[in-house]
Amino acid sequence: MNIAILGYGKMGQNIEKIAEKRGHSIVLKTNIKPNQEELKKADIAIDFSEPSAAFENISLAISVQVPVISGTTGWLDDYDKVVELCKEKSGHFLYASNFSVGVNLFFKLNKYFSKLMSSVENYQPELEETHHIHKKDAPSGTAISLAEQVIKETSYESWACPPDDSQNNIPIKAYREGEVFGDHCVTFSSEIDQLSIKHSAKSRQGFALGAVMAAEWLSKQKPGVYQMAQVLDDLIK
Ligand SMILES: NC(=O)C1=CN([C@@H]2O[C@H](COP(=O)(O)OP(=O)(O)OC[C@H]3O[C@@H](n4cnc5c(N)ncnc54)[C@H](OP(=O)(O)O)[C@@H]3O)[C@@H](O)[C@H]2O)C=CC1
Ligand SMILES: O=C(O)C1=N[C@H](C(=O)O)C[C@H](O)C1
Repeated sequence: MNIAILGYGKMGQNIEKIAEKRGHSIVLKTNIKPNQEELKKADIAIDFSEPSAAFENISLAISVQVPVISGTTGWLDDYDKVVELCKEKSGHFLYASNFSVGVNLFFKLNKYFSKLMSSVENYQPELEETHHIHKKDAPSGTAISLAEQVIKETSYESWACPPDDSQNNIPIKAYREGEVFGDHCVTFSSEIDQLSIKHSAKSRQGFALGAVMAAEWLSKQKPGVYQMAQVLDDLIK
């Protein structure tokens, strides 16, 4: 496939290497709003830019009929507008807060874990995430996805970062340390004990490989808005 990389930072550069190893060509890589004519030459666009740029990049790709996947976090207030645009233009779109296969298995585990823990009384959930000091958003997109899963399986209605400590919110503690690639931990605690599940990324390779696999998968689908869970279900069939 001919791929346009929208956001040629840490993730964009990892994606380029993996995409080329898998036989794809990079026809555009940019750190600014893509040029429309250059973007049109791509079979698919992969956006790993920044919170303030993602919505515009994704919308542009959909408008010029280029299927697009995005891993950029921190822009989801505009997600519903992208879904609408995608319907209107019969586009292809897939967003994932985390593209690594390991984290997507962790999401499946978290769903089961949360359901199990909500079936017994007196356990309170808490999330922790740690990332490198360059990260622009907090909490991480992955932590938000995990919290949303816990909310679906429990009586909690929302999440919040300290110092907000209201009883109905699941606390998400976000730490920024050195060059940490991404650690996420979900804990349920009672006065008696606590149970945790944790995922730690050892590099960016898993995120980048998952993104390229998702791009390959999306290019074979009919128009629509898709989730990484659907890619994973096809991969582990
Ligand atoms: N879903 C997933 O699996 C993962 C998601 N992420 C997310 O991906 C995003 C990028 O992460 P990362 O690569 O580490 O960040 P980087 O800061 O290393 O890269 C972002 C790049 O986007 C560029 N950029 C800025 N504005 C635009 C624009 N308008 N159009 C295109 N590119 C632009 C920046 O250029 P400049 O520096 O010149 O401003 C920078 O090179 C973050 O939101 C992060 O949370 C990260 C890892 C995995
Ligand atoms: O910024 C990062 O690095 C990461 N961002 C994503 C997120 O916000 O969840 C995914 C991964 O944890 C790395």
